[in-house]
Amino acid sequence: MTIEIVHTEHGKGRVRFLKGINLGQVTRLPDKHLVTQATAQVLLEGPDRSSFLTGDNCAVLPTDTVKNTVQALAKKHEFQSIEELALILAKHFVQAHPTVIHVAKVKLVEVQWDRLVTKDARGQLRPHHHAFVQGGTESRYTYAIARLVGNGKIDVTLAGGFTDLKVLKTTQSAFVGFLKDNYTTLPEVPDRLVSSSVSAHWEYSSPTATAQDAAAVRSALIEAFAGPSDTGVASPAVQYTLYKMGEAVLQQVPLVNKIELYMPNIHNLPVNLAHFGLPNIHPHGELFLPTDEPHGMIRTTVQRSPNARL
Ligand SMILES: O=c1[nH]c(=O)c2[nH]c(=O)[nH]c2[nH]1
Repeated sequence: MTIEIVHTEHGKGRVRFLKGINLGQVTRLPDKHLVTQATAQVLLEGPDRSSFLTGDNCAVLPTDTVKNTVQALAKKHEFQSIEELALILAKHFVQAHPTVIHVAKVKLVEVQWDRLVTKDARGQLRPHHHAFVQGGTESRYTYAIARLVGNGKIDVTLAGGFTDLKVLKTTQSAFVGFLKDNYTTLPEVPDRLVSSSVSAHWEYSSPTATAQDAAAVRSALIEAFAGPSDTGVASPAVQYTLYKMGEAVLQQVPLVNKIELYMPNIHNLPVNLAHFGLPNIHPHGELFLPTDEPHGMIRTTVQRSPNARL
């Protein structure tokens, strides 16, 4: 029997850091304090697999060094976004050890600290100088890959995404006309609540993409989900809405080539209160049991056709 290695990688996960800029007492430094908190995962790949095959570690950059490098470069470099730092880190590992590291994959997951808006000493509402509150359940990330492609040239790609963006619509959602068989009990529902915890992962056509592009993707997704603020937009199924959300991103954010979307259908089941003389029947019912176990799973990946113009 012959055995071959198909893939190897090693690195460090859950490397947490918080970088503060302009820190110092209010009296000494009037500039607002800035914070970026993120968790890094770095995975390295190279041609020399002797540590896996023979135990010779001469081509292994210790995972402890990987952790130290993340911390040192986050301290040394001025970066405006996790995108910028991920690119700096990915390029660094390949540039520093081109003979043993051919691919560096860096994922940075941001912990969102929103600046508090409070009254100042004169009673005016203002963004706070140095106090923050943590954002919701959503976590946004960026993923940079640096790859040695020969002659010392490095190819860099950038992707973005988020997980667990919780959304809810209380009407303009239906699910009718579906395929039925002997096991179907679901009634046709012309008007229902729809709720999800959306995850998205997208690829940029250029590593010049910024945090503003990521924000534009998020806005396009949310606007397509919700529709105009007064009328909303009809959803005949999560499937259709998910496609429309992906389409909106490709139409509105030129640097995005391809996007994968996942929307679990978190059911809100009308509670049966007939026993108490309280009719609570869809669509006029008002009390629901939100439940994610089990939940529907709906995914789609959409991309610009190869011959489409940007
Ligand atoms: O939007 C929906 N899509 C489905 O595929 C589905 N299946 C289901 O039971 N409810 C729903 N809702």
